[in-house]
Amino acid sequence: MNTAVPPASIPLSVISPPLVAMQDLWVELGGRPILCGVTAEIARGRITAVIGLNGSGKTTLLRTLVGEYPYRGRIVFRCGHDHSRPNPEHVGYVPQRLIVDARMPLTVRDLFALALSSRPLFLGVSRRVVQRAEELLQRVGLREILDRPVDGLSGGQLQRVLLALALEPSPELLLLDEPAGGIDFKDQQKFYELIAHFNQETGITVVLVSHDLNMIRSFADRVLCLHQGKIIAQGPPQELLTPDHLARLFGTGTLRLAPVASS
Ligand SMILES: Nc1ncnc2c1ncn2[C@@H]1O[C@H](COP(=O)(O)OP(=O)(O)OP(=O)(O)O)[C@@H](O)[C@H]1O
Repeated sequence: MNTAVPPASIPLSVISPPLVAMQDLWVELGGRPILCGVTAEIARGRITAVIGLNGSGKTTLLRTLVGEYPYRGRIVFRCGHDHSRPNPEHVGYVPQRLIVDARMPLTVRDLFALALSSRPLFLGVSRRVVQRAEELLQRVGLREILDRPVDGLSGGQLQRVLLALALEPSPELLLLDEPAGGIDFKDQQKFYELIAHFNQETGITVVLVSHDLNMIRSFADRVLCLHQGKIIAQGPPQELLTPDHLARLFGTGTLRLAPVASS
């Protein structure tokens, strides 16, 4: 969590150019427009939360940033010296969930081998991969789980393994799609604390999709509100995440976001 948030009246882009700028972004899936003219900025070094009702296009937005969907419009990605389209090398992505076929005896070691090396699994996992996997797991607070079956991990452990995988090779932008969706409150809190720690320690830019307004209020610097494929508001959580404002943005009867805790 970044505490030094500039006043809302000063655009973030004046202080430092955004890491990602989306201009009039259109994405069609199955012949239907899903993102409709999205114009938004992702502030460098900050944690940005994307909120919206089910089906509003949040996952589509993240997958477009990761380069998975074709789009019309512009995405300017100002990473390092390269001002260009998103490059998978610079973007880490943690999906909502990993579906593991219980009939396939996949271990955490295998998962890292598949992700970090082009060598077929039947040739065994190289020492280099094992060492890198251990370093990455250490960063997310997991030790000695390399030989555990992926299918037997708790939801919280699995999300941290996916986070460790997304940290290779040192992305500048980390995209998290409801990263704590299926895990209990304690693990959720720990997961968000870990993200905030990475953000502070390395300055990594984070974009996370979440329905948990309390976590967003605690950990995010900026919020993008998506509704029916359009950005309808963006700004600091303190301004946007009031019950009145949310009701105005999304319409009272249709609001399905978790309630905001009274402070
Ligand atoms: N591959 C696809 N082909 C066709 N339509 C799709 C595809 N992926 C998503 N959609 C549709 O796009 C719309 C937005 O989906 P998306 O998953 O981006 O929403 P979301 O805001 O992430 O929803 P949720 O909060 O439920 O995860 C939905 O109507 C969905 O059915």
